[in-house]
Amino acid sequence: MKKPIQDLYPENLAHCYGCGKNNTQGHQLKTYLEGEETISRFTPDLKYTAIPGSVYGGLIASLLDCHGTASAAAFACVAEGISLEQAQIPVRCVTGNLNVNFKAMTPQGKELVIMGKLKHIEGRKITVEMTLSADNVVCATGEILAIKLRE
Ligand SMILES: CCCCCCCCCCCCCCCC(=O)SCCNC(=O)CCNC(=O)[C@H](O)C(C)(C)COP(=O)(O)OP(=O)(O)OC[C@H]1O[C@@H](n2cnc3c(N)ncnc32)[C@H](O)[C@@H]1OP(=O)(O)O
Repeated sequence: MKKPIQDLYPENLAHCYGCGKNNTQGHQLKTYLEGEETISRFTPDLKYTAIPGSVYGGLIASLLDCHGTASAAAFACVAEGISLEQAQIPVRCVTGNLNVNFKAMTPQGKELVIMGKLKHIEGRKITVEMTLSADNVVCATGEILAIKLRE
């Protein structure tokens, strides 16, 4: 079965609160490459409430952040011919810049679907465009500039 990108990170770089598999208290977001796009799914706990019934914006930014860095790692691997069908990838990206547009209230109690598309790669800089939707309604969009860490 296909592994999520985050499960391919080197063990010592897999403690991120949003997506690290080695952080048992974190969100453990999981992102998959599907064709030319990336996808993550996440259902927020009620504690991440903004106005009752809607999801707190900081969590939305966090989900876009971790979806973005994972997408950047996946797109960098594809561009460099590195297989994702292995135990570990030698690529890890961190956030340089993250821009979030909140388009509509994000409802509580729904599975959120986050999608990513590669915009461009320039050296170690990878730009990814993202959407976050609930019930097929786009609630937020984002763009991340992820930087591939030096080996
Ligand atoms: C985190 C530290 C690493 C330690 C190793 C452990 C990693 C453990 C994994 C963590 C996983 C978290 C994943 C979840 C997402 C987050 O939450 S990440 C946390 C938030 N982000 C950060 O803390 C990053 C802080 N920034 C940095 O550490 C350093 O600036 C960076 C991003 C590693 C880049 O430093 P560098 O490797 O020395 O590269 P540098 O030559 O400065 O920049 C490379 C290029 O990127 C551009 N660039 C760099 N930063 C920016 C920026 N902010 N805006 C625009 N352009 C930028 C430069 O202008 C340069 O462009 P070119 O000249 O090539 O055209």
